[in-house]
Amino acid sequence: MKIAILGAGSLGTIAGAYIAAGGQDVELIDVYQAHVDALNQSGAKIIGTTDFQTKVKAITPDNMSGTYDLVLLLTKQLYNDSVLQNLLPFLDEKSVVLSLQNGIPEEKVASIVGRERVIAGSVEFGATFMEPGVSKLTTEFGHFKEYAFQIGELNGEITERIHEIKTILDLVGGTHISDNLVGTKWSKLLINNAFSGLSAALNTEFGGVIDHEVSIVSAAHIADETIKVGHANGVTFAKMNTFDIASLEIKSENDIPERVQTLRNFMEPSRLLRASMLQDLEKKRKSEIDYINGVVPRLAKGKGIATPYNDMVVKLVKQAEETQSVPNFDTNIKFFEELNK
Ligand SMILES: NC(=O)C1=CN([C@@H]2O[C@H](COP(=O)(O)OP(=O)(O)OC[C@H]3O[C@@H](n4cnc5c(N)ncnc54)[C@H](OP(=O)(O)O)[C@@H]3O)[C@@H](O)[C@H]2O)C=CC1
Ligand SMILES: CC(C)(CO)C(=O)C(=O)O
Repeated sequence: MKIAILGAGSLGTIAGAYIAAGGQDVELIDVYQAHVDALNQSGAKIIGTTDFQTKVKAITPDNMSGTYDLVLLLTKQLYNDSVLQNLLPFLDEKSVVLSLQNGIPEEKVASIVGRERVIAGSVEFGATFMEPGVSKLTTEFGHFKEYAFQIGELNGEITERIHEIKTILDLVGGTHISDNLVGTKWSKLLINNAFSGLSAALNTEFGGVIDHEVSIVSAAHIADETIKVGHANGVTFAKMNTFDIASLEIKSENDIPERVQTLRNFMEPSRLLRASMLQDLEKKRKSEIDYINGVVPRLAKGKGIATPYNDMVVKLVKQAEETQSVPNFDTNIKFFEELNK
């Protein structure tokens, strides 16, 4: 099987390294020439909660050739139109494109490469790009080896190709098959909205969101808005590991202290994570905010659901994008303090 990692950045370097070390025929494809050169010269190096280095083959997109049987889509959603159009000549009728981006990009991906080629998944570990050839794993290693991915067919069917692709992703970390892919993507979206959104809007690791009373209460509201909008759009949220994430819905003000405590317990092992959106702001780049927190207000339209917390995250992250600066925690926490009153 010929495999492509399309977008070998923070996550793609890690996925590519372990798949290559597992003896698979895999190409790491990235536009960053210095990174591609470093990968070919010294191999892919993974630091952070592990220390691992392995030989890989890396190329830039202009050197793609032949056809790929499996493509792991790990570029940012912002570039899907051009990235996927460029990929089309390298797909045949049996090729599979595995969408692993945060958010819910699957309909868009399917509209370009064809629905029958698309499967999808959620990534349940964190990674930070360090320098050419080097990526940092930020999730505790044992957790990563147990819960790295959930993958599934768009319609939830458990097919042979899903089992086959699971064995490849298992080389990276624990891979689980979902029979409710839409619910899986929304459950990950909820965590991204609450923690990656606030991590970016407040310029802090997830631990910073957990520790401050205002931000953790805001995270509980962001989760609640996401659940209400998801339900209004027919989504059944999938369990995360064994946790029923839809139970975070706030039915009355009295629920808030319990929801806050539940979120604190659930997210404690992830306290070192830094949102990939924050990494984008640090690089003075546009982030995926429109495809993460931005999904909630967009899908709330016409449903009579207010989304002030997600709106605030979108506003603050966009402000940082426009001014090419990183947010200031002390300044931005005050906006959430106002919402909590
Ligand atoms: N990092 C994380 O912890 C997590 C990220 N995700 C999701 O995974 C996806 C990837 O995120 P992440 O790895 O952080 O992103 P990165 O920005 O670190 O990696 C994306 C890579 O794709 C490269 N690239 C850009 N355009 C192209 C192109 N046309 N062809 C090939 N490569 C290209 C980028 O190069 P350049 O930088 O030079 O543009 C970059 O190296 C996102 O959707 C994100 O939401 C999900 C879970 C966790
Ligand atoms: C939550 C996290 C860090 C890892 O799963 C992520 O998805 C992101 O911030 O992009």
